[in-house]
Amino acid sequence: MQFISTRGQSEPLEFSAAVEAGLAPDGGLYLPDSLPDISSKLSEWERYDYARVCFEFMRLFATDYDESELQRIIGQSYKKFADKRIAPLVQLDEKTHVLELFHGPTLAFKDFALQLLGNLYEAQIKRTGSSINVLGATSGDTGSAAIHGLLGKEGVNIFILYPDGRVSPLQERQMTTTGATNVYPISITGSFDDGQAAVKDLFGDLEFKAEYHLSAINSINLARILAQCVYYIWAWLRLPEAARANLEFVVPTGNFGNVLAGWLTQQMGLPVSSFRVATNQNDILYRLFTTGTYAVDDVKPSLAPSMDIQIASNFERFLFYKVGQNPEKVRELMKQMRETGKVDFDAFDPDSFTTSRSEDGDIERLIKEVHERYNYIVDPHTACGFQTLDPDKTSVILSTASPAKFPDVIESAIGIHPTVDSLEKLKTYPIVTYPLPADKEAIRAFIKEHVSSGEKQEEKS
Ligand SMILES: Cc1ncc(COP(=O)(O)O)c(C=O)c1O
Ligand SMILES: N[C@@H](CCOP(=O)(O)O)C(=O)O
Repeated sequence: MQFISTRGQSEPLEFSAAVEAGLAPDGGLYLPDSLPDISSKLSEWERYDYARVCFEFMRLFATDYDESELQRIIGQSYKKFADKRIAPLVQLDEKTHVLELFHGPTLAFKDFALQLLGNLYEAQIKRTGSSINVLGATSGDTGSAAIHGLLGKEGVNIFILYPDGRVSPLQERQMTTTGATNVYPISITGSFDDGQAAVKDLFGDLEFKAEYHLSAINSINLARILAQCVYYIWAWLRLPEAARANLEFVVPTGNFGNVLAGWLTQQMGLPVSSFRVATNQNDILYRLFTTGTYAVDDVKPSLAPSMDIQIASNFERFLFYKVGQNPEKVRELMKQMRETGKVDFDAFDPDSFTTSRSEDGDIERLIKEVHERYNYIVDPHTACGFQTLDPDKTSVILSTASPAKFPDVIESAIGIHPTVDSLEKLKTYPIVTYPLPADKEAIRAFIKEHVSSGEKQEEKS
C-alpha cells in the first residue's frame, strides 16, 4: 500500500517511509491511497486478543514490513498495559458503555499509538543505523506518552513543546521527571496551537529536517491515526450484537485525530451509525459541525486542558475526503484557513458526525452526575463525552485519560482525590524543563545546540 499527501504535491510513500516522514514535504498529511474493506474480516477478528486484532489491521497498511517482525513489534507494544484486556469496555447502563483507554504506562489514550510508534522507530533505527530526533507538541498527554514510548531506546532524542502553565501539574511531571538525558521537555509561552505551528514550520524546513533527521510523534503522523483505529474495532467486537445496531462513538475532541480514526474505520466498513465530536469550551469543531463555518478563536484555558486546541490538524484529512479527494481544493481551503482563520463551507455536510460542547461548569456537573448515577469516576475530558447523550442510540464514550491525572478537578466536583502510585511517586523527583518562546528559530537553535553532530543524519557508530 502507498500513502499519499492530502495536498497532492509529494511522492506517494510506503508505510515505513511515510511514518518516518511524519508531515509530507508539501505540508500535507499522509493518508492511505485506498481504504481496505474490513467488514468481511470482523467475525474472524472477534476471536482474537487486542494485539492480534491490531496486527490483523496494521498488516493491511504496513505492507512493506516483514509480517513476523510487525507482529513481534505489536505484541511488545501492549505488554506494559496494566489491564490485560488492554481497552476494557465497561457497561454503565443498557445504552451507555465506556471504553477505558487509560491503562497504558502514562494513563491516557495516547499510549495506544505511542507505545507502538516508539517500537516502530526502534526497529527503524536498527534497520538503518541512523539516529532519530523526535519533535512534537503537546497539550499534556501526547508528550508524556511519546516520552514513555521512546524512553531507554538507543539513538533517539526527544524534544517536546508544551504550553507553560496550561497542562496539569501531574502531566508536566510525567514529562519533566524522567531523569533521562535524551529527553528535552520545552515549556513554551503561548498555547498548544503555537507549539504545533512551530513544529509544523520546522518540519516544513526540509533541509533542517533531513540534516537533523526529525521525526513526528503528533497525530500528523499517520501511524498514530492507524493505531488509534484499532480500539474502535475492538470495542465494536466486544459489544453485544443488539447494541451494535444504532451505535454512536462519543469522542472527547481537540486535534480531531481520535475521532477521525473512528470515522476512518466506518469508511472501511465498520458498521457504526455516528461519531460524536465532544468539545470543551474551545469549540471550533462544535461550531463547524453546527453552522458550517470554521472560524479560529483564541484558546481559552479549561478544566480539560488537553483539549485546549483551536487549530485541529486532522481536520485536513477529513477535508480531503469531503472535497472528493481533490488535493488542489484542499490546498486552496488550507491556504484560506491559514490566511484568514475562517472558511464558510457552502452546504456543509456533517457526514456521520454529531457534536456537543461543554463549558467548565458542565464538566464539574457531569463528573458529579456520572459519579452519583453510576458510582463511576471520569476525568474532565471524558466528562465532556457525557454531555446530552442521544437516548435512541447505544453510546460508547471513549475515556481518554485516568481521573488520577486531574485529581484537583475531581476533588472539587465530588470530594474524592483519586491517586495512582505511579503518579504519586513523580512528586518526589526533580523537574527538568527548558523554557523557550514558541518560535521556530528558538526551537531550531535549541535542537542544534543539544544534538551532537554524530546524532544528525550520519550513521551511528
Ligand atoms: C485526555 C484527552 N482527551 C481528549 C483529547 C483529544 O483528542 P484529539 O486531539 O485526538 O481530538 C486529548 C488530546 O488530544 C487528550 O489528551
Ligand atoms: N491532546 C494532545 C494534543 C494533540 O496532539 P496530537 O498530535 O496527539 O493529536 C496532547 O495531549 O498532547
